[in-house]
Amino acid sequence: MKEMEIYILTGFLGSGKTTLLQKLLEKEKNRDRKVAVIMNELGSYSVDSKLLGKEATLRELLKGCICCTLKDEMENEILSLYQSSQPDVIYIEATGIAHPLEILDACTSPIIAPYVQIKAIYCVVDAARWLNRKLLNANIRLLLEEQVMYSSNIIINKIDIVTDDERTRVREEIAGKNPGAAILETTFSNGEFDEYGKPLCRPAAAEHTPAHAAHQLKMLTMTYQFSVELNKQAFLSWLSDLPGNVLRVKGFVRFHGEKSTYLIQYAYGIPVIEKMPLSLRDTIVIIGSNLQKDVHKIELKKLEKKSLDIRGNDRRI
Ligand SMILES: Nc1nc2c(ncn2[C@@H]2O[C@H](COP(=O)(O)OP(=O)(O)OP(=O)(O)O)[C@@H](O)[C@H]2O)c(=O)[nH]1
Repeated sequence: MKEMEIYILTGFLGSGKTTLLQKLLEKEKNRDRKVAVIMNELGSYSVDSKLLGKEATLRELLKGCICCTLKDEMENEILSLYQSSQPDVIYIEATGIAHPLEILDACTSPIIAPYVQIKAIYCVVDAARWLNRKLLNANIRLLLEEQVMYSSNIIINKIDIVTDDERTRVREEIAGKNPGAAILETTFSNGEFDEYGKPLCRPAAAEHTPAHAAHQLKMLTMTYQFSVELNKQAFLSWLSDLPGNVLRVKGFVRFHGEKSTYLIQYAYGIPVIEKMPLSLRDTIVIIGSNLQKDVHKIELKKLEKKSLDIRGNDRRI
């Protein structure tokens, strides 16, 4: 089964996302890979997409944001790319107001999760905007900071318009917000690129350690496919015992004794389950920061065994 690589480009309005995307696409030309781009714009006309040339399959999602109103369209778009051209890599340019966690969520619906591998979340930061962020409305400032906090690779762009001292300050503040990220400073996204054509970001916390192409994603996802029908109570109690670093669980589950498949949604500690008209593969996706995938896998296997045991006991009674 082919997995498509996904790179998410996030960053505030006008920070330089399209400029970075153009660089990435230029680098892809040197590699024999099938590339697709999904561009999301809030307006009805995407000026940016006209700059991209004809090398990549381009899909545009307009008049909304993939992290909220166009979330379903985004899932459909990735699935349709998988079913049609099966690109090796998809670059997703989000709108400037998109939240990285929500974009990640949109890229990992239980239907498409088995076919994608999220490689990195790049956040492009306008150095001057970052320094002046206190002038922004509190919600916008929070978004700007969360874009930085949840990304794996941070490109501090527009360093031509700040002084050396300011540049150091931006870097230190960003490293403070996300010590696990890798950072690169650029002007018009011109910086070092590795042999895979990816910006050569260096770890924020340890200046002198070797550079990494795609830094470890802080936000991780895992997919699990159930092989048995679950006991509903046991499943709900597994959900309620999840640790705080699990931010989302979603998927489709069949419960013993019930004809319908259930849609599972779990966010911010609150589970919602509802019957689905369709019968879908019993797959769940878990999204969280620093997920301990092996531990969750063991717990899910225990849940399956417990469900089988309860079913066996019910039969005996
Ligand atoms: N001075 C300076 N300008 C830059 C730099 N990088 C990009 N720009 C300019 O900043 C503007 C916005 O760049 P884009 O790449 O379109 O930014 P974006 O994040 O895609 O913008 P939105 O899609 O509107 O959110 C353009 O006019 C770029 O030419 C830089 O490093 N320095």
